[in-house]
Amino acid sequence: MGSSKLHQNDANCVWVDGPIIVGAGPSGLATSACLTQQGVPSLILEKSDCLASLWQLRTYDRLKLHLPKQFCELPLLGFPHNFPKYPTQHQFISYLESYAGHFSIQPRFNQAVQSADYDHILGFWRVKTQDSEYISRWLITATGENAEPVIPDIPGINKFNGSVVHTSSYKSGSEFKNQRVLVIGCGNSGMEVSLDLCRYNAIPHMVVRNTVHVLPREMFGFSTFGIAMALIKWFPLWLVDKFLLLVANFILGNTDQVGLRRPKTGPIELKNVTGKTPVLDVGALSQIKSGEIKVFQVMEGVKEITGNGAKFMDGREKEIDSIILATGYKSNVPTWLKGCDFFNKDGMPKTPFPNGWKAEKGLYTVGFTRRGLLGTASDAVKIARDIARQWRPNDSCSNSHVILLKET
Ligand SMILES: Cc1cc2nc3c(=O)[nH]c(=O)nc-3n(C[C@H](O)[C@H](O)[C@H](O)COP(=O)(O)OP(=O)(O)OC[C@H]3O[C@@H](n4cnc5c(N)ncnc54)[C@H](O)[C@@H]3O)c2cc1C
Ligand SMILES: NC(=O)C1=CN([C@@H]2O[C@H](COP(=O)(O)OP(=O)(O)OC[C@H]3O[C@@H](n4cnc5c(N)ncnc54)[C@H](OP(=O)(O)O)[C@@H]3O)[C@@H](O)[C@H]2O)C=CC1
Ligand SMILES: O=C(O)C(=O)Cc1c[nH]c2ccccc12
Repeated sequence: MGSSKLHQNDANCVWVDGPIIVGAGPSGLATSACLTQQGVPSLILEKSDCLASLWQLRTYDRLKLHLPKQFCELPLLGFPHNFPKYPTQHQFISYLESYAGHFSIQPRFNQAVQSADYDHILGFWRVKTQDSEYISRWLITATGENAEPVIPDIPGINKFNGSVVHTSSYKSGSEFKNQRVLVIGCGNSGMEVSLDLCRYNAIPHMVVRNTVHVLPREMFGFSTFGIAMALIKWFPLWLVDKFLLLVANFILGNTDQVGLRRPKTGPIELKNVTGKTPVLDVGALSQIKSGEIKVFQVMEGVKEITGNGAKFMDGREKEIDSIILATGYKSNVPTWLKGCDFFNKDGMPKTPFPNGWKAEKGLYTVGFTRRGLLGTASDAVKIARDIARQWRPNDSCSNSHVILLKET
């Protein structure tokens, strides 16, 4: 059974046998499943009313995984064999639903964790949601690197007459037909949304304020990511990056010429060091080359938004109808995890991969490796093994704990 026994002494105070996991995304589900396999129950607290809320509520219709399926599987249960190489978001969600079903994982939905504190006197984590306080020896943060949208404070944006949406609220280009759309940001979201807009006859203008690596999703029929992972086992990172860039330039041409300058650091090294994901191109680049997607390469980006347009840092101006913020995401850990210096101010573990999964006093983190779902799988397995070593079911919960911790 995935679910933990709960001991509720009154409406507000719940003792949890086994760890409390915050977040029912892929990371929370994977960790709960691995714990179950080790015979350890757990409880997932999820703020929304469904699992994998990022995938169910905050992604656009056309989204597919951009890494091949074998790099996106959770531990213990793979994708169904009939899934394509790059599953759609709907297939990924259905996989996650059956994964949760298979391991009998039943998250407590509509439980937004507002604070988690370590009680030094009792040696337990006290986790508060709007309804209850949950108490356990172990706390696992699984709220994700993409918990909240990054909304830049651009002067004048509140006075803009058209619509302004972040990519997390964008579904499709159908609402933007024949509009001039300013897409701010050129990561995977900015590129894919711009491509989607083209398919609905909108006119995307993509703002590029920085350097960016664009790689083809595949090289000679093999996924670029898979090639990189295979080469890394044998060659130094700098050589793998050199190879990827050589082939990328051969396939895509010099992206500098269309306003997409490459960073000095190679794509995989940059991802590992800063977390900045290279764009894995699924067609946007050819739309850029043909002029369907217009690139505004401007150092420091947009200076100001007016009622019907944008002014750029280099003095240029452009009339536009709508704005899409493809400005990325951030962790929300600092807003709820209290009195803990394991995370930096951006809500990422200070200890780098592969050692960032374990903090102290029974605190763990899953899915903060900047290595996508592969990183999630690796963290989940390690956390479950570590907690299983400490788990003694017979003294998991004595009534005295419940009485001791009676809510004030
Ligand atoms: C558009 C997009 C596409 C991606 N595609 C890929 C891909 O192809 N391959 C890949 O490897 N990675 C991909 N990623 C990276 C992505 O982060 C992972 O795929 C995955 O979703 C991470 O899982 P997670 O469980 O760590 O975080 P999330 O999926 O973000 O799940 C976190 C959960 O925690 C909940 N939560 C947050 N705060 C609280 C709180 N205070 N209290 C309670 N619950 C809370 C959220 O509601 C959410 O359900 C993509 C990311 C995005 C944005
Ligand atoms: N198909 C798939 O699987 C997809 C996967 N993803 C994944 O989701 C994650 C998030 O991607 P994404 O949403 O693209 O976010 P990213 O963080 O990757 O990109 C954000 C972009 O916005 C720019 N930006 C941020 N603030 C401003 C500003 N004020 N003015 C101008 N530009 C700004 C950044 O520029 P700068 O570099 O200067 O900071 C960057 O180009 C990534 O891991 C990505 O791989 C996303 C979409 C599809
Ligand atoms: O899709 C993402 O956001 C990921 O983090 C997946 C990922 C992990 N490592 C990478 C290296 C290159 C491109 C994508 C990824």
